[in-house]
Amino acid sequence: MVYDTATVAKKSKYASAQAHKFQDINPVKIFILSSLVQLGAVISQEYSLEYGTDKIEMHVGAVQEGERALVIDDLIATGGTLCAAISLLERVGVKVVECACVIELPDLKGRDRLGDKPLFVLVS
Ligand SMILES: O=P(O)(O)OC[C@H]1O[C@H](OP(=O)(O)OP(=O)(O)O)[C@H](O)[C@@H]1O
Ligand SMILES: Nc1ncnc2[nH]cnc12
Repeated sequence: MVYDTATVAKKSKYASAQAHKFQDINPVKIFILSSLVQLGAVISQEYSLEYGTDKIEMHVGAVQEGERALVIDDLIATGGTLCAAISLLERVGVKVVECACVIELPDLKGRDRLGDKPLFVLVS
């Protein structure tokens, strides 16, 4: 599969001028969850972690209603982060077609919180 790529930012450790956009060649956008804060107009989604709360942000205009997205993160534990990313995208009318993580911690049952949303993992 080939994707058009952008970045959803998570947390406030660093600043970035804009979402990374790598390719523009097809119908699915990739949102990579990363520890960046977006500059400019954003929409946010707060969520619960195992300890405390956090939020993810996305540029207004990073996606258009009706687009399709793949959300990628390094790890799924409780699933809160991926659920927040899905909510953020769905709030602006984007269809999240799949999530993908490098590592899954199955004991924390994050997969269950995704409902019927497909989740691809490399290591579980
Ligand atoms: O499924 P969840 O319970 O939401 O956990 C998964 C999240 O936990 C880690 O981030 P963390 O908040 O530890 O910070 P990091 O991004 O700095 O690694 C990881 O990068 C995921 O984003
Ligand atoms: N249980 C966990 N182990 C390692 N990294 C994590 N990030 C969020 N939850 C985690």
